[in-house]
Amino acid sequence: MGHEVRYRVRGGRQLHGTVFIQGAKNAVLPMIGASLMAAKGRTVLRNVPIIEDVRRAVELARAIGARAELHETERTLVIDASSLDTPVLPADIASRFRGSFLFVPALLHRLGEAIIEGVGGCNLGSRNLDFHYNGFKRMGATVTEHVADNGDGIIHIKAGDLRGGTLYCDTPSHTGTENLIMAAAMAHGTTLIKNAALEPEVLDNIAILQAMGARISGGGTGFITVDGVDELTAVEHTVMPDRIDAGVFVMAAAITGGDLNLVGATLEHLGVAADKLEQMGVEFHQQGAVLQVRRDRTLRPINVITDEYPGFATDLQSPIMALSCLAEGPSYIYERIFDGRFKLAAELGKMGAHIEVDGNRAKVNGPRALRGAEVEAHDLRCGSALVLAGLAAEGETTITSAYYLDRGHAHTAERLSQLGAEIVREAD
Ligand SMILES: CC(=O)N[C@H]1[C@@H](OP(=O)(O)OP(=O)(O)OC[C@H]2O[C@@H](n3ccc(=O)[nH]c3=O)[C@H](O)[C@@H]2O)O[C@H](CO)[C@@H](O)[C@@H]1O
Ligand SMILES: C=C(OP(=O)(O)O)C(=O)O
Repeated sequence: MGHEVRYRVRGGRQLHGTVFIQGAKNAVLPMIGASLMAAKGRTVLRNVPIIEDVRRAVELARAIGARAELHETERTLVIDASSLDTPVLPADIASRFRGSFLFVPALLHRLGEAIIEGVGGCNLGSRNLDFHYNGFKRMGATVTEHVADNGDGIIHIKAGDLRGGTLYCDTPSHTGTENLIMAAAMAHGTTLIKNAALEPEVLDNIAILQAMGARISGGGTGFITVDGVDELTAVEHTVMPDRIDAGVFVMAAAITGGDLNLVGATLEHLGVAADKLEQMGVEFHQQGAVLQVRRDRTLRPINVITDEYPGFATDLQSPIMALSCLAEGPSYIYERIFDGRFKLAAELGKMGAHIEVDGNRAKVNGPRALRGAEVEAHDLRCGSALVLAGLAAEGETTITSAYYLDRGHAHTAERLSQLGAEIVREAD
């Protein structure tokens, strides 16, 4: 990891003001993968979130031979992938973020193979990649695994000549859909992908690929058709706003009883989460590109079932668990996407919450007054949920292992401080 990151939060301040929603982590990562498919020119990505996953993606792009410059102040990433020189995604970088696997289609098209020494991402229980592998195989690739001297598994995918076919996801996998679209974009012939993911980030990735010259139709319907083309060209594209970042700021307003203007947030992108938050007592008002949000009534308890878009996003499940600790009665949460995403419950317990976990179901017994404690961010959204809990707790909360939070949220302490929170980030 390099260094230990901590956040210290002193709770009890209502948040007020205007905050800018960052570009979407889960949109920019596949776009970096897409930009590596262009053999000529420079791709310019704007509204890039300055998060650790993007820094890792830049390192990984450089490790395979691309020239990548991240202009942090301008939130702009420039990628020149004209000379990729190795198909190896090295473990020391690739195993630190999930998005590394989105580099595979470009390596298959450009170098004929991809060697994956590790895939990272939050540890949320089992996170399989079989839909990706099966899709690549149906297109003519071979996938083999061997064990390196140090015991790590290494995946070798050899493309041969990728050709279109009928592919499917057993469940609508987010990165699975993106990888199969990118693999099909420069394959010979036509590909049909059934049970494709509907997430807005998938559609934004289709938009950049179309601008690059890819022939893709059916985005947002569950059935995507791709007619392969010979080459893709570098383009300029602005990354969509991050709906999970927006959801966390909605809940920051809700948990402190404040009111915020979220610049760039779209209510529609919150899907069912918007309805659940309204049921809890949050008020929304969309004014063009600004989403106004406030909560000045008692928080009501809630039932949440996570689901693919437009269902309740699993990445907002941890934040709403923190919020529901303050609700006037028991809330019920059923996590359907990941089988290990409740480590937060024990951390909130250290702050005074009373949460009963049974497999993938949790009962949050509200209302409980939260008090500051030392807690650990076990994954990215666990980290953002603990920040929320800290904002509402009496006294000081210290969040350790907070590199995870920095994986996905940019300038957390600065943005919250501007809204009136007492929060600092420490790294050593
Ligand atoms: C970089 C990125 O975009 N990450 C997001 C993406 O992760 P990611 O794309 O990894 O999530 P998926 O949609 O693929 O996974 C959802 C579920 O499907 C299962 N599965 C997935 C693929 C596969 O080949 N086989 C399989 O069984 C997984 O184990 C998991 O239980 O979507 C998740 C679900 O919305 C989000 O939480 C992550 O923030
Ligand atoms: C699970 C997440 O990300 P990743 O897929 O990148 O690990 C997340 O963003 O909460």
